[in-house]
Amino acid sequence: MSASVTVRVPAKVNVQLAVGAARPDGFHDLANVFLAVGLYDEVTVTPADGLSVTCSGPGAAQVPLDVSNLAARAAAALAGRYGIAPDVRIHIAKDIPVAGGMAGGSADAAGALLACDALWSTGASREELLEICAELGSDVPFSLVGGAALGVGRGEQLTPVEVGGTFHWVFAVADGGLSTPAVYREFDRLTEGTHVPEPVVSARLLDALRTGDTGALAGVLSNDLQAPALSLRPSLAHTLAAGTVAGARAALVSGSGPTTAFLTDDEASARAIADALTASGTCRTARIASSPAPGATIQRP
Ligand SMILES: C[C@](O)(CO)[C@H](O)COP(=O)(O)OP(=O)(O)OC[C@H]1O[C@@H](n2ccc(N)nc2=O)[C@H](O)[C@@H]1O
Ligand SMILES: Nc1ncnc2c1ncn2[C@@H]1O[C@H](COP(=O)(O)OP(=O)(O)OP(=O)(O)O)[C@@H](O)[C@H]1O
Repeated sequence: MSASVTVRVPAKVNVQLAVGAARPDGFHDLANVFLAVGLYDEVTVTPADGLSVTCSGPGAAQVPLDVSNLAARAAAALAGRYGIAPDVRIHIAKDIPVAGGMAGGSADAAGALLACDALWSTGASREELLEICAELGSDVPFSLVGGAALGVGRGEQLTPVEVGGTFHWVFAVADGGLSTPAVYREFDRLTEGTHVPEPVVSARLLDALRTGDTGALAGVLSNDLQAPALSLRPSLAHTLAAGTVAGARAALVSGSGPTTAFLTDDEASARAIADALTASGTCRTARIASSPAPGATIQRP
């Protein structure tokens, strides 16, 4: 067996997140337009005695190191399918905000899956890997493929989306996380007794992505989880306002939050808006990143 394999995996922002009514299984049907952004975790797997996880970087203390870690679950799922002993040490070098609505855990799962697949030479097809990803979580298939994609069903059934340019973002990282199930439950509470329409992808949004038009994209960004995230964390309204005052073209909650995302004209304005957000005291830190970014990629030394 060979030495270590390292995989780099991006974070995501949802440029459209249309949420339908709760299904009998508790999940919600979505029209979920994912865009991978250039903030990355790196997952390294090394042959070892038994399965273990270590984590370094910002927020590492919040990441579980037991069998509940999504990267460990990914390794165990692949090993189980191929009758291999999951004897690897998994190290996660974290840079994606933890519990921030940017699919950090999902990224680690996709990274560990691809890394173990290479380490063990399973010969699994892309479809098989995507199937395992979908079993691990709704966001995990997108972390594997990256770029931009429409996710339907619970977000796991992907169709690639064309992107004709580069978009520049600022991400304001909040103190503490928000639980994804709690935000979906709050969506159910806020919409109780109302008609929740079937989620439908926006043709104008797909056009804006295809033409790489920042102004057009700014006008059509939408997130049905923004109201529930704000309901659970009202202070996020101050962060959204601070970024807007600083000149962002658009501001929205990223996925289930509490990270907030700001679309900007170019990298220079992204830097200026990140500085203004940090100085505003309405977030813990602000990061800049551009999109689209590639999906999980094996790093060659
Ligand atoms: C908010 C998003 O990040 C947007 O991309 C995703 O919808 C969440 O994806 P995820 O974190 O991979 O979520 P999963 O691990 O599949 O599910 C966690 C929990 O979120 C809720 N959930 C998730 C996806 C979905 N379509 N409907 C849901 O109601 C369910 O309560 C579920 O038990
Ligand atoms: N490898 C991992 N990295 C981070 N969190 C993990 C990991 N494995 C399990 N978790 C658990 O998952 C929770 C959510 O973490 P994560 O960073 O994936 O949130 P998120 O970005 O809000 O996810 P999403 O956008 O997919 O809803 C954490 O609080 C943690 O307990």
